[in-house]
Amino acid sequence: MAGVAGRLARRWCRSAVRSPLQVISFPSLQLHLSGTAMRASQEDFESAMNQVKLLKKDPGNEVKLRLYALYKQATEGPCNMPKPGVFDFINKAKWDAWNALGSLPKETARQNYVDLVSSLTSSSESSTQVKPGADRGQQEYENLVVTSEDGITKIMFNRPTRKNAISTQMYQEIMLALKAASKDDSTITVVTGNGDYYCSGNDLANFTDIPPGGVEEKAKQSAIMLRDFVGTFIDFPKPLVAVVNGPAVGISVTILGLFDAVYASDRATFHTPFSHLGLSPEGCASYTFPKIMGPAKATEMLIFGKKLTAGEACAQGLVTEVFPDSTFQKEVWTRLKAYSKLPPNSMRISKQVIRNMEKEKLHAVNAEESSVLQERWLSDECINATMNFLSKKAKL
Ligand SMILES: CCCC/C=C/CC(=O)SCCNC(=O)CCNC(=O)[C@H](O)C(C)(C)COP(=O)(O)OP(=O)(O)OC[C@H]1O[C@@H](n2cnc3c(N)ncnc32)[C@H](O)[C@@H]1OP(=O)(O)O
Repeated sequence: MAGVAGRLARRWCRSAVRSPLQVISFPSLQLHLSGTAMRASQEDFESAMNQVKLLKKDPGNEVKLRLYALYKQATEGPCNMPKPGVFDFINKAKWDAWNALGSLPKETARQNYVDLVSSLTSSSESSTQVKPGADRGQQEYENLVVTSEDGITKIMFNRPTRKNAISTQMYQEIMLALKAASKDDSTITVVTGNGDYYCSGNDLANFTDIPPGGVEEKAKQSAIMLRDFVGTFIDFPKPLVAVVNGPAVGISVTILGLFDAVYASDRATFHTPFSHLGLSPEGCASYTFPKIMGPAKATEMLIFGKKLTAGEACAQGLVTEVFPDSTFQKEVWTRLKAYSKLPPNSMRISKQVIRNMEKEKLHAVNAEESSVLQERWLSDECINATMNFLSKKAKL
């Protein structure tokens, strides 16, 4: 950047580094809300404003802008100020943040402000284990550990004794966790696994829980769940990163084509043994894999069930980068923490631009793959392979 704009930008950056808390000052704590129905919420709001002043750690300008915007929306409603000039960087940033809230109701803004402050106060002590049951009226996760820290929400598969196989309940929990992450204040969402495996794919015992409508009904319900599950990845609005800590199988591999980056330990392998199981591809892999690696390589994986090493998966474009297992966690998290400090709106918008052209196609592919699988699950090939695994006669 050159000339006046460059000088102004450099000055703004210098002052932001020198005294970040002064760059975006907080509005007055005086509130003029009225009515007894609002009282409890107003008290929470006032208490949250006091907690902001007591924060030990500077939350950074992005968060302060969000707090500013939510405060203004909660107290004054939609943005009512004239747009500042292009070189009035600070007021323009504040105006942009407030204006971006559109017609968000005052009550919602107040609640979001309270939630944001509460996440800041708990994360200033340590990383926060997000318990949806506590603040969103949903059940707690039984098969996931979800934490939020340093602008990153981490969703960790947590069934290590089953190699993180995805049970029916776990599909639902992953969808809930992704929906919550899409709305929280993190900038990046990470999916990873606990234990030696990343994930061993669909829990083959899922098909033993047959409803009163019989196996046809089970296949129908499973196809609907699969379509919703994959749809959540297609629509996920923020950068989504897989940290593949060990072997990955089946659906945990196919959905990698819908992630924005995939970092893998050199211990990881990538295996989609669909033909061995009498199945066919899902997770949009029938479309994304040939695009990523070319049709011939996709055939080897999706039809012949060739297992790839991390290095091979990287050479074929499915994996972004491979790290030695001994330094994997340290190197990946250092990098992700640096990325999480990039401007979140810009990252979201870039993702939208990249994804939007494809969205319609991806949803169509997802619907088709789910409907083909609905038939496959009823086939002898699939039923025999599943029975063999469950009766301990066969593994991959
Ligand atoms: C509704 C939507 C459906 C979407 C469809 C998706 C398709 C797919 O995902 S296809 C891929 C399905 N996955 C598999 O076929 C993997 C099956 N598992 C194995 O072959 C092996 O367990 C392994 C190679 C992953 C690991 O072998 P290893 O010897 O190291 O460990 P194990 O002793 O076998 O495993 C420990 C324990 O975990 C159970 N388990 C592992 N994976 C699964 C699974 N996918 N489903 C159910 N259970 C699994 C395994 O049976 C062991 O249990 P026990 O300790 O009780 O013996």
